[in-house]
Amino acid sequence: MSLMPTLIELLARARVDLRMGLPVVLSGHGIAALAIAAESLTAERLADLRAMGTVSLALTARRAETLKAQVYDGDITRITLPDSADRAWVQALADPADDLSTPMKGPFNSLRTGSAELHRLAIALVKSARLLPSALLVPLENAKDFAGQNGLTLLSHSAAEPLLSESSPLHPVAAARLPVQAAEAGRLHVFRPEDGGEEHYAIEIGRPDRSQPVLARLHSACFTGDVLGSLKCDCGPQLQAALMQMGAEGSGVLLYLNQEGRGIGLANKMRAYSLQDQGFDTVEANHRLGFEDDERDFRLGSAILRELGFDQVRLLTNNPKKIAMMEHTGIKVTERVPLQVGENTFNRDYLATKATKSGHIL
Ligand SMILES: Nc1nc2c(ncn2[C@@H]2O[C@H](COP(=O)(O)OP(=O)(O)OP(=O)(O)O)[C@@H](O)[C@H]2O)c(=O)[nH]1
Ligand SMILES: [Zn+2]
Repeated sequence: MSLMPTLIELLARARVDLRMGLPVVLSGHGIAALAIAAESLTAERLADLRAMGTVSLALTARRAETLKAQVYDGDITRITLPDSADRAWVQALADPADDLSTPMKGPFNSLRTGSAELHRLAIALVKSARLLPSALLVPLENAKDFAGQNGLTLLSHSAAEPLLSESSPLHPVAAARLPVQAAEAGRLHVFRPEDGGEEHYAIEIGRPDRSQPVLARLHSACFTGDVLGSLKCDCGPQLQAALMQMGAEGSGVLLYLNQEGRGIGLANKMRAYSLQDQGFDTVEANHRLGFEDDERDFRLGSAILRELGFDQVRLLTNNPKKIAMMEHTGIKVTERVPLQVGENTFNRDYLATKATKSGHIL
């Protein structure tokens, strides 16, 4: 018998550690490092890292572009921390909030020798913890001993890296009848991923025939639009219109995927909104934060549909990438059903940007 945590359990623990400002130990490619999220860094922890060796900051190439820092590692860059750099310096590199009002801190010393793999893993980890995509690393001699002595989570690159790019299996947890305004015959299903991540939901309207294409909607969580009635996007009206159409047709399935802010989380989405108030559009704001414009994983939508017994859909969407992803993951899209509702003066530019930059069909 072994009560040792599995790799998936260690990854879930690492996410919480990073959010709490605790370092994690990474090893692989013959090297090891202590990694900590820039967002949750304290002055004390920075001093501890400095005492251990040369500290470097991992940033995405997207963020480096805004900072005008050299990128030698493809999708990421590694910047040596100058002696004078304090916590505020690290925050200013990780968070673009004050980019316009405070001059840039460069020039930066981007590393071009040595392996970038642990830095890349650290970025993937902090992204999956829904933090700003930036981490500090300091080399370690003996990863296993150091982690053991300090009670820190130890992750090996070869084991953790593939898991971070996979979609975690999901399992149904509970389901119950849920009459809603759009249809009295509603049934809500809750799905839980094995990796300790967000739960996702499906509301089934009526009793859809599994042998026929079902009217389906993959809705990504939008607290501001769905709950508060935000006028900055079209999410709230889309959610209601999709349910109403399913109610009117007598059957359908709506997946409510907890991928707030196109997968960057609500805190980062509010950072993006702040940048939008400074004049950047929705895509530019994501990039300045260091994210891709869309960080969602639509594979889990297919997994939930399959779990519910559906393999063909009439998909309510204006986003061709959703259709491509469904088809790619084995769900046949027999028809795209447009869902154009909720345009107003506040979201007109946002909707136009989605059409010109993200390929949405107007
Ligand atoms: N990062 C970010 N996310 C946003 C912004 N506005 C809305 N969102 C999120 O975007 C998601 C909705 O995605 P959309 O791009 O509106 O639409 P879609 O799901 O790709 O496509 P449709 O199926 O046509 O609706 C939700 O998770 C929202 O929280 C924004 O300005 N920035
Ligand atoms: Zn929204």
